[in-house]
Amino acid sequence: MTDNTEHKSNVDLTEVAKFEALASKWWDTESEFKPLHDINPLRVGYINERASLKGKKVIDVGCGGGILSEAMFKLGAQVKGIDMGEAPLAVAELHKKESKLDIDYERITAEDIAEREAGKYDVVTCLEMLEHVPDPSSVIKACMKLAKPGGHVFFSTINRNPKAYLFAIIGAEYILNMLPKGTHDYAKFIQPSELNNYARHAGLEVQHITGMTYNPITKHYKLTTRDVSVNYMMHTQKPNT
Ligand SMILES: C[S@@+](CC[C@H](N)C(=O)[O-])C[C@H]1O[C@@H](n2cnc3c(N)ncnc32)[C@H](O)[C@@H]1O
Repeated sequence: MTDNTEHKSNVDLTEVAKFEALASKWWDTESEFKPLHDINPLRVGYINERASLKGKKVIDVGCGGGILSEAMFKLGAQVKGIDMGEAPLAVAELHKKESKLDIDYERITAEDIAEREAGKYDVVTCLEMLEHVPDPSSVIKACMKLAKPGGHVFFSTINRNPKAYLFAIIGAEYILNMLPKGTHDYAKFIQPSELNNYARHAGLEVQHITGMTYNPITKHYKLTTRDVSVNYMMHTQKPNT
């Protein structure tokens, strides 16, 4: 069996390649990236409500083509985006230039930049990325390291249970064709209790968790604390001391 993991840097090259192949469509709101565009106002609203982005120094870990990075910049944050995909970053660079936005993108892992820029960020975001890396706990530790004392750290991922398998893989990839087949690997989904443990183990305090639900009839997403059974977001904070 081929091992596509860059062990030292916690990168699964097969996962990164999936996003490289689709990168040119990143800003096409009717493409495979439609779900990310559709959920973006909800997630940036959640982050802004809880961490008040204006004037904050933010790092977006696994930023891809920059959908979240740009939205946070537009709310007044000073944003750096990092990713290991070359093509998604090239798209992010192009799009930021077209939109005349001052965002700094870099191809580097969370772990490596945490060595260089520890304690520099008011807000760290790591959305829809943990389920694509070999060791999510290592990324979570790096996110904690990047945050200033009292800094906010946000994660989002997909729960692991039969309903999540049905909605996120069978529904989204095979029935509704919202995502390419093979986008997600069920085994890499993360239960909220596991994310909670990883965060606490890294030294982060869990502040809040919310589900993000999709109604296939109305085709609308909404945030709800009552249902974290498929997609969910977690707000954590680095202690002040
Ligand atoms: C589903 S996309 C999410 C993009 C963005 N966070 C968003 O939610 O709009 C996942 C991204 O994670 C990136 N990625 C995967 N493994 C990575 C790693 N080890 N380090 C940095 N980025 C990684 C991929 O290249 C891809 O751009």
